[in-house]
Amino acid sequence: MRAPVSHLPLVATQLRYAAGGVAILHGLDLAIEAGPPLVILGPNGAGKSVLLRLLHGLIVPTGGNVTWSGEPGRPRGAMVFQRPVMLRRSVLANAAYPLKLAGQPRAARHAAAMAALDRVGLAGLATRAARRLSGGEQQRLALARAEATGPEVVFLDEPCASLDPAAARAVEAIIAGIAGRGAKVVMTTHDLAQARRLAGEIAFLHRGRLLEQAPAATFFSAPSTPEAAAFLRGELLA
Ligand SMILES: Nc1ncnc2c1ncn2[C@@H]1O[C@H](COP(=O)(O)OP(=O)(O)OP(=O)(O)O)[C@@H](O)[C@H]1O
Repeated sequence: MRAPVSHLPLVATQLRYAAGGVAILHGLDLAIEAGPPLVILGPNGAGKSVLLRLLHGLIVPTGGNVTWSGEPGRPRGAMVFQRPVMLRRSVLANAAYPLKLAGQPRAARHAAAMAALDRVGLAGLATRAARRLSGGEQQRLALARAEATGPEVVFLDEPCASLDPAAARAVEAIIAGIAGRGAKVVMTTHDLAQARRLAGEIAFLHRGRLLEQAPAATFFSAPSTPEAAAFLRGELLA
């Protein structure tokens, strides 16, 4: 069997973003390779969500560029937001939606969507209206929907921000499973404990600048900037 074509590395070069006359990212360089999850860490307002959206291609930089495997390109990968947006349809229809957009026949897309629901523990709720699910269930459904097409990169923006600890653990287990199938997870969080549990690599952002990109073990044991050290001590809040 031929290996699937890889679009990694994903490289940001001198990435800038400004909105409403305010500079949010100030010329950021970042390279993302295949491997364990990259967690974009930093205090509130550091620019984590904006960076994630730029990397995915959901928004366009005001300066610099993003390339996939050396090619400037169309948006790639799947994105899961902090508060998932559900179609006013069944759980199954939501999970199958990306496959419908991809033109898969109905029987095949329903089988694939059911398999994706099963992996997140929602197969039993397939006929339920998606908008009636709890917050934790909706986030698991959003992950199943993102996974339905087997994307090479899955972007997650604060995926556990509004969840209780049990729901957050369930979502973390799914994220570990996504990484386990070989997809690249790129996620934002300001939750240090979650970053320790999930990250293979950390990109530390502060006030729109990338201060460190390091293996997680290195970052947590020997941060190389005073800002990261202060953040790890719980002292850097913005
Ligand atoms: N479209 C926009 N217009 C104006 N300002 C914006 C816009 N998008 C983001 N910002 C500002 O840019 C800064 C970075 O926002 P961003 O959401 O990326 O931060 P973050 O690191 O994800 O923070 P948090 O952890 O609080 O979610 C914030 O000060 C935010 O208010």
